[in-house]
Amino acid sequence: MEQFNKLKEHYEKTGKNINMRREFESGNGANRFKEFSVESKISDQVGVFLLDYSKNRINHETLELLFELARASKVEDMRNKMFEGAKINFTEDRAVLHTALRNRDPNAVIKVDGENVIPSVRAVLEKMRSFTERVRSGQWKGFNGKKITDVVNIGIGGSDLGPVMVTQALKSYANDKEMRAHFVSNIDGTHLAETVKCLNAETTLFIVASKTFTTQETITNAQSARQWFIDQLPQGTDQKHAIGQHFVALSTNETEVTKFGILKENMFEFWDWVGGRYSVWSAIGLSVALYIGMDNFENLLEGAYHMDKHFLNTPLEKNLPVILALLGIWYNNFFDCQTHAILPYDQYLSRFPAYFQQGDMESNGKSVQRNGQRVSHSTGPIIWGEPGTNGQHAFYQLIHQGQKIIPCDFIASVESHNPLGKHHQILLSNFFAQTEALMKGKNHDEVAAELKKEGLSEERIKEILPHKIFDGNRPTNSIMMHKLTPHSLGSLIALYEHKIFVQGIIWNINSFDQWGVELGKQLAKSILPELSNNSPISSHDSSTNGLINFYKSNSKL
Ligand SMILES: O=P(O)(O)OC[C@H]1O[C@@H](O)[C@H](O)[C@@H](O)[C@@H]1O
Repeated sequence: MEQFNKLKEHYEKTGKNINMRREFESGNGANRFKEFSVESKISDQVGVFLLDYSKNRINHETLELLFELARASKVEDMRNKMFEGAKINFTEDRAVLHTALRNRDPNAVIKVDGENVIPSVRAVLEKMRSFTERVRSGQWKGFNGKKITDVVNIGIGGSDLGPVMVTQALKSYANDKEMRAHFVSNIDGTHLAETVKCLNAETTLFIVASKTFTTQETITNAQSARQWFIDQLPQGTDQKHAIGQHFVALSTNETEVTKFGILKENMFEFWDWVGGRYSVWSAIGLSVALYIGMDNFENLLEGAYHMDKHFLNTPLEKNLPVILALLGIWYNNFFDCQTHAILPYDQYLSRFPAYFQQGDMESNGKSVQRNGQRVSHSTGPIIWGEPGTNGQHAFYQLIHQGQKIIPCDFIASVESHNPLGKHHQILLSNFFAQTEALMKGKNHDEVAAELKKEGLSEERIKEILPHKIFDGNRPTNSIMMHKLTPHSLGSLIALYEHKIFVQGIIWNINSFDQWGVELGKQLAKSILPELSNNSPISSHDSSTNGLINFYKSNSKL
């Protein structure tokens, strides 16, 4: 594409030589923050989001070319198509409508195959509300009349990561003395065994969360949970009735749900146009609603809705997801950066990077263009991260002085739910200091002056000086919001979802399928029966045979 070539030329001529520190110290440096940041009021409830992207290796020309690229890639057109319900996930012949799940417009009409999906969306939300209120108030009772105090969500991938991340992020809106949320995802029996260890079957509700209701891990975990539950029942208990009170399902597959033994009325429905990694807004959010209450869950939806409106209605130049996406492309496709770190300075957001590992890598980890041809450019980055300040004491060394450029997003709130004396100011001082340090670095003369001041000998200075130099010029975005609330979290999640969308459009890939997870599943299915006895096998390559045969000869099969 012509715009890619223009950017390449700009990169070679100017871009790769941009030095941020020089830019900040130049005549126009004082304006740099103003010119390269957006302060956007998302809504009254969400408040303002500040995106400071001035600490990037960009100038005005870079941005102009990047916005040109977005326009030429028809980002706006594709965005509108997604919101309208067009089947943009063409490999699965599906619409992509997680935005319909959180649409709060009372008059909204969004059609899939000629049918307005909004009434069904709202009916499920109503059902979730009524169920949540009954469970939380104690009106819904366990098999022997006790109130539910623990919910266990059994799911994996998109049916797990969203609820895990959001319940963690909004913990301050929950009351753990009344209701606790647990999550079982791994097929490793340890996950279930360790979770149920301290649970009481009388007061535990299991939520089996699976879009397809055929996922091996989830169904196996759910069957074992049911067995554990049955084993706890006092003799003579009506099992069917007890299971009805303690097992509900979140799924698109009614046939499989009822086959499992969960009553139809205890199934919360969603639809094939909700991608797994975008499903926290659907019935998949039931564990969240049970934990923090339906009002808070709906506030989360509302926050996302306001970010949707921002994405839809804001010119590209001020559009937060678009800016984040374009900066990502700048590093991914021109600086050849392989990874992108998400670094929330907020303990509540500790699972946010893991959540967007699936969100981003399952969406944009693709090698084929929409037209079926192989892509010739790099696509989705490797996403990783941990909350600050923990990361600082672990892997920031490499970000500061390693040989790789790692673009980072720093995320923080002005106000903390737990200010505890000076904790929040210390946290924020680190948040501010890190992006400054990464941008500025510390040059030879600065290090030399420091060491001299410490009174070190010339010889010692010469020896250690090179190790203490920081090149700087390491790119970061800083995202600040007022406080982490259901509203602002909803907006923050939607911000990243739309960033991923924009990048996928520019890379011309389908961000909404996930065929890449299938091959391993297929092979595991064919290997499983081979593990049932200890006779050696030779049906695979020599490495796989060797591994399987090692297991067989050493296990008690
Ligand atoms: O909700 P389900 O159908 O059990 O699927 C769980 C996960 O299964 C994985 O195989 C998919 O890659 C994910 O996208 C999905 O979220």
